[in-house]
Formats: sequence, structure tokens, C-alpha cells
Amino acid sequence: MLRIATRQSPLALWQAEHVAALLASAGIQTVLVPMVSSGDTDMRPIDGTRQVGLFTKRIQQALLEDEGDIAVHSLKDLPTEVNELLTLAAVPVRETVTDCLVSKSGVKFSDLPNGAKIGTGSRRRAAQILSRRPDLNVEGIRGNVQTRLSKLDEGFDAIVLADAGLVRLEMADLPRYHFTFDEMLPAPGQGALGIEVRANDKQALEAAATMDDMATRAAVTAERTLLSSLHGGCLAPIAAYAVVDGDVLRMSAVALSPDGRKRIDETDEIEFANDLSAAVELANRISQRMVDAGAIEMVRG
Ligand SMILES: NCc1[nH]cc(CCC(=O)O)c1CC(=O)O
Repeated sequence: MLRIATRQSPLALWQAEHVAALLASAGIQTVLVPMVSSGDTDMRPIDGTRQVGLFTKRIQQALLEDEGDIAVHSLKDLPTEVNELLTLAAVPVRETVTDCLVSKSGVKFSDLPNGAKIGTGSRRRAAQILSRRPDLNVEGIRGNVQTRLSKLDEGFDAIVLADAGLVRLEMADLPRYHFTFDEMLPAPGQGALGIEVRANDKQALEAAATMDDMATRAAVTAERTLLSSLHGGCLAPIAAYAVVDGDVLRMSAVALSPDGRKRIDETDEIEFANDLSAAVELANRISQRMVDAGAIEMVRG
């Protein structure tokens, strides 16, 4: 019986149960072990004064202390720094990656009235909104998906959320507009799950391997390699989306100044034959061009 360590937010529990179902379909029995994480209770805005990895550390700790065998993360919340005792053992199929503008009316981004008040706690989202619509009034909001949605009753015209979270929480019938990739590129790893196990736990490694999807893993490897090359961390105004299309892996990326006034956009593709080295090479090419154009200084603001 493998133990799945999970946070207790509704989204985390959905994701852990999803992984339990994937494993069950491969004939592997599991039990959920819920943990308390400070990321769920801390309502301070996410900014430079808070560490990255807040959501994922508690679950990693559970593995290291042998309270669980399998950690289920939202991959975009998982820092790119590697802990040698843990392995990213699987990345299941990614279904939806876009960001959504959620409002009472479902208004399109380009139809928002001048000066509309938009809630997001993410620098990546704030910078991209201001880049395309400098007239908008972007304000920080925090908390889980349900808490953030309540802001629509408290003076916010719209908030920005990942489509993946809304679909998983069965909120897909909320009025919402799907951003185009030109308006808003997602966070590296957005919409994907990351399955971590202890690096020396053969049984868990084998179980996780049954869930791995090579095309998704290649895409998120490219996105996360780029993020780490730009020394971004998951809080930086850096966005990237990669996808396998036939025998090609393609990626678009953007780095912005936090105020959205400056941006560097890059896109490129590489031949892909089920090997992660192509993903790393694609990321290196794109990140080199972005670094040469001044991306590292730009994202610091
Ligand atoms: N940072 C919080 C978080 N982590 C993962 C998701 C949703 C699922 C995903 O994007 O993979 C969310 C909510 C959101 O960004 O709206």
C-alpha cells in the first residue's frame, strides 16, 4: 500500500485523488495522508518577502520523514532546485494550461472597461496584464481558489485563475474568458502535476512510471529549464508554454519587467523523438537569447 502525501486544500485533495485513481487503474493500491501546509493558512500577499516552495515543502518533508511515499504537486508550484533525495518520478498528461479571466459577466480581456480592477497575486499575471492593458488597475489577492473568487463580490471586476484549477474544482461553468497565449502565457508547468518520490524507493518509482506522459514531460522540462536558466523561481514575471506537435517540440516564452512596460518574447521549435535532451536544448537556445537581451535584470524590475 503506497501512501500519497497531500495538502488539504480542495484542489490538492482533488489532485491526490486523481493520482490515486490513475494508480488504481494500473492495479496499485494507495491511501491518502493529508498534511497541514503554511501556504494554505498564510494570507499575506505572495511577494519577494516570502519564500518559494511554500506549498510543496511540507509534502516533500513528509516523504523525507517517511510519512508518505508519493507527493503530488501542482508542478508550477514546485521549485526547480533539485533535492538529491527526491525524484520527479512522473508527469501525467496535461489537459488544460490556459489562464482565465473570471468575472460576473465573462467579459473578454480586450473588452474590459478602462481602469477596471483586476485581482491577481501573481507577478507573472500582473506584468502580462499591464503589458497589454496599462490602463487596468491590478491589485494583489491571496488565498485558495474559493477565497479569490469571493473577491468578485468585493469590488473586483475580474480575477485571473488557472483553467486547470477551475476545471478540477468543477467550476468550469463560471463565466470566464480564456486568455489567448498572446495576451497571457501560462506559468512554466501550469496545469501539469508533478509526482515526487524518494529517489531510492524502487516500488514508488515503478508505480509512478505508470503515470508518466513523455510529451507532457518534454514540454514541462523545456518550460522549467528555461525558468531555472533565467534564475526565475516560481514567483518571477516569466511565462512559458511548450507543446509537442507531431515530431516537433515548440515553445513560446516571455520575460517582463514587473510593471509590464518592458518585455522580451521568444519562440522556437526543435525536432522531438521522445528524448528530453531536445527539451533542454530548446530551452537553452531560448534562454540564451533572452539573457543576451537583458531578461535577468528585467524580471527583477
Ligand atoms: N498558485 C496556486 C495554484 N497552483 C496550482 C493551481 C491550479 C492548477 C495549475 O495551474 O496547475 C493554482 C491556482 C491558480 O493558479 O489559479
